[in-house]
Amino acid sequence: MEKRKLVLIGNGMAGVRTIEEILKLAPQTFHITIFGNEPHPNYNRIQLSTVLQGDTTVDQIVLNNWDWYKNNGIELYTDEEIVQIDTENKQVHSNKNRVVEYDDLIIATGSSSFILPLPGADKQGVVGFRDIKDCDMMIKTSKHYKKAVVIGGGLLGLEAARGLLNLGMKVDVVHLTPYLMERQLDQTAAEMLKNELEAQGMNFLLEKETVEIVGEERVTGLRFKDGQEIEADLVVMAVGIKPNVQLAKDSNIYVNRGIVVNDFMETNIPNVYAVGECAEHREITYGMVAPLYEQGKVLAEKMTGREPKPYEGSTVGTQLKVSNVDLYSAGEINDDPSTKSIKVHNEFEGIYKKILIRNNQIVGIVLYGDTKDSTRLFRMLTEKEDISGKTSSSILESNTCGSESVGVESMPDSELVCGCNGVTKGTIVESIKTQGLTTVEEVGSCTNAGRSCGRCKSLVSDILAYTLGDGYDASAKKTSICGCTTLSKDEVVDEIKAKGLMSVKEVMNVLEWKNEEGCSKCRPALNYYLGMIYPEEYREERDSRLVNEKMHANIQKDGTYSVVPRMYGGVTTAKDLKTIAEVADKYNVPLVKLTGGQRIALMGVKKEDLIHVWSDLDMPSGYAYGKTLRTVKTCVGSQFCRFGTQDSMSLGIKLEKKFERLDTPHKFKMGVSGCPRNCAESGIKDIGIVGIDGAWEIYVAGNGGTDLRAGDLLCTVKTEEEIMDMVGAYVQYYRESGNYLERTSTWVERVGLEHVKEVLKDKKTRHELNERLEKTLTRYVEPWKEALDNKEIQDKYYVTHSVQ
Ligand SMILES: Cc1cc2nc3c(=O)[nH]c(=O)nc-3n(C[C@H](O)[C@H](O)[C@H](O)COP(=O)(O)OP(=O)(O)OC[C@H]3O[C@@H](n4cnc5c(N)ncnc54)[C@H](O)[C@@H]3O)c2cc1C
Ligand SMILES: NC(=O)c1ccc[n+]([C@@H]2O[C@H](COP(=O)([O-])OP(=O)(O)OC[C@H]3O[C@@H](n4cnc5c(N)ncnc54)[C@H](O)[C@@H]3O)[C@@H](O)[C@H]2O)c1
Ligand code: SF4
Ligand code: FES
Repeated sequence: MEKRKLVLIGNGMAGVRTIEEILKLAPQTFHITIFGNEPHPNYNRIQLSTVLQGDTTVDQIVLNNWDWYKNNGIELYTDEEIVQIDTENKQVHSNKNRVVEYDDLIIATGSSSFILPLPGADKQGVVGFRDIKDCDMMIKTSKHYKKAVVIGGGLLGLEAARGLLNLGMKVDVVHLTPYLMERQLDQTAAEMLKNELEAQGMNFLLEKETVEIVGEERVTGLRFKDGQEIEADLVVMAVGIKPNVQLAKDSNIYVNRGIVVNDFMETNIPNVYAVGECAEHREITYGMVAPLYEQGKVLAEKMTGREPKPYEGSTVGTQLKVSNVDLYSAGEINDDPSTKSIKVHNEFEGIYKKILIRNNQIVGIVLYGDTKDSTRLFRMLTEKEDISGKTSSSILESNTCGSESVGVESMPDSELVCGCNGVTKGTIVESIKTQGLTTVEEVGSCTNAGRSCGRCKSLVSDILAYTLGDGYDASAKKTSICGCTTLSKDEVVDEIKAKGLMSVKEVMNVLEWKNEEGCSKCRPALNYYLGMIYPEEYREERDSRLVNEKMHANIQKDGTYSVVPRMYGGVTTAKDLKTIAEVADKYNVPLVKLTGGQRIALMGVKKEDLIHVWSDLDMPSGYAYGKTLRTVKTCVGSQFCRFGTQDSMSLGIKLEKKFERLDTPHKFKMGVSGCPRNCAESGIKDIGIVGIDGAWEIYVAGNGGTDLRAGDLLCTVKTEEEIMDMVGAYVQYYRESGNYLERTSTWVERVGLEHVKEVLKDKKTRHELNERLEKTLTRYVEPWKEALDNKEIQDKYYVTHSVQ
């Protein structure tokens, strides 16, 4: 069958996404021709802000490279503009006199920056912010001039202003209304934003109407309606956009503000469609990618003969891509007599949350300073969830207690993870499982999540970790420690040492992290490396830890926690058992479980009971949640067993007491058996010790979990002192050379058993390793004792905040 001729005008984000969708559904149906008047392949326009801010390069923001067009048999004409559409003869004409016929035509010409029609607006040094050319112009200007003025304190203006500051310019932002981003924020949030941006170096001129751009050939300043004048070497207009519709209008296609389309993106002319910012649907033109991609999906289904659900319009959530600014807004912004609101304004921590409610449904969200609940609230808003039975605090906060990594375990499958691309948690989990995906990049290629503004990448990483469990090795596929940097673990550690970097934030700033806040992969990793490098000086950054470690409790499937007190060597007493039983009774603990590590777990403890449970138990934490020593499993050994030649219990207890709480790259487990019958399963432990006649064998790198592996014999020693010396040196060497989240089994396979033996054979090296280990061990305190004595910790992690 002959292919239908499909022409796309506009090689931008919405148009090319539509083509991708068409190719997924029916790769053989169309012969595709694309015209784009920019000289580039399709790139991520959203990331121009990060290019200007210096966090990425133009090459890195290409979405579909030249090969993609070739491989899909697409005829691409870049730097070539369509100047006429002949709808009678079904042809398009380009400015290079090319004429191409079509059966189907998609118009996706996007928008242009709205340039205020002011006297002087055509002077040199006046620019919009829309494409690579504008971005290049600003970067070049910053090399010769110092004073920039941005007109417009909206999303685009503020992102541009941040970029210009990064380029070393002095920046004034001129805004028409009394507060910034008035379309997305209320006054309180806008003022918090202004304070933060002023602290970053921006200067704001509010309620100022520009009437003239002054200068000769080149701009030298601005004049306002009130007569004030300010200097400017560069003026960036960021006062909104206007859809590119002239071409359609000249071709008798019905145009209002945008090209008018129905619910299937059809214009008034048969076989002519429009998507993206140039399209007007139910009197709305959109300026964010999420709705445009939804439109593209419907159009692709329509054009390939499916029966799509009609596109009925979108609710959009916005965020600002400026470092240190965490804001989110969706739906309605301002209260009115028909709405009720929940507001929390924590001035101390710089957090503001406002939820607008009408008829028991959320209709508006404004969050500043803490946006971790934005996806959940957005789902409630879009699904029009009935919230009548809920309390204000349960609406405002999920049960993750201050975790910036959001409790992915408690997210429902229907929750949107990637707002730009409309990808839910369920879709991501399913793709990871069915397609065998193991990296954020692979999830992006498969589901599109993370391919636009990139904000959701850390959440995607959390979902990978949650879905793959211990099988998720963030460092396996890439050498860089995460997507926030191109540096490998070794490079980061070297830089920390060479430059004397002392905090997670400092590492990210000095080593120029792409995402200045880092992500859930690098934050805990950096916290670990810093603690390992500076055993005495480093001040633990608890909020950088993974959620279970931060809470010192393991969150369960249903949002409750498990409590596992330490039982050294698996040995307990009648008194301790009684205490545990009383606590289980008192707090209605639904399940008491004997664990595989020879201790007792209280399962199903409510967050608000945690502190009381630990207080009543008065026992050390078993760290059943930590990247640290979990348990030392022991057999009864020579104290009771008639086969036992060695006292495994007392050695196990000594080892557990020595290494408990120590931070390690991943969890590690030990076993001590009193004879080669090996009842403590020492052969599948990270460190397994087996008594033989008159000596002990030390096995390493065993694993009884996902990657079943029998331990290798490291050495045979005679005394307990030798065991402590060897095991201490081994653990410290693993701490220093292991990658964060690398189990000992993988580490030994990577570095080689012979290498480890070689290192540990030297007495002096062992001594030095043990010295560094001892320094580290002195810094740990019992976490629940600390929490019980510290009201600040209790309030921050274990008490739900009150609502105004
Ligand atoms: C700096 C910046 C930051 C942004 N940040 C975000 C964000 O964080 N989140 C978000 O959701 N959105 C953001 N946006 C908006 C987002 O980039 C747009 O919504 C999206 O690019 C629109 O896609 P489109 O395909 O409709 O238009 P475009 O991407 O503009 O593509 C249209 C293309 O058509 C070309 N064209 C026009 N007329 C013709 C013609 N006659 N012949 C040939 N080619 C033609 C244009 O040159 C252009 O290349 C941002 C935009 C900018 C500029
Ligand atoms: N993070 C993001 O999501 C993001 C980032 C950049 C751009 N964008 C999109 O790009 C498009 C353009 O963004 P934008 O910020 O230009 O549009 P906008 O319409 O959101 O904001 C323009 C701002 O300029 C102000 N303004 C208008 N006339 C003015 C004047 N004469 N003087 C001073 N201020 C004036 C308005 O009050 C308004 O706040 C939008 O569709 C936006 O959604 C989104
Ligand atoms: S390993 Fe040996 S000493 Fe320990 S319980 Fe088993 S038989 Fe007894
Ligand atoms: S939220 Fe923007 S790419 Fe996922």
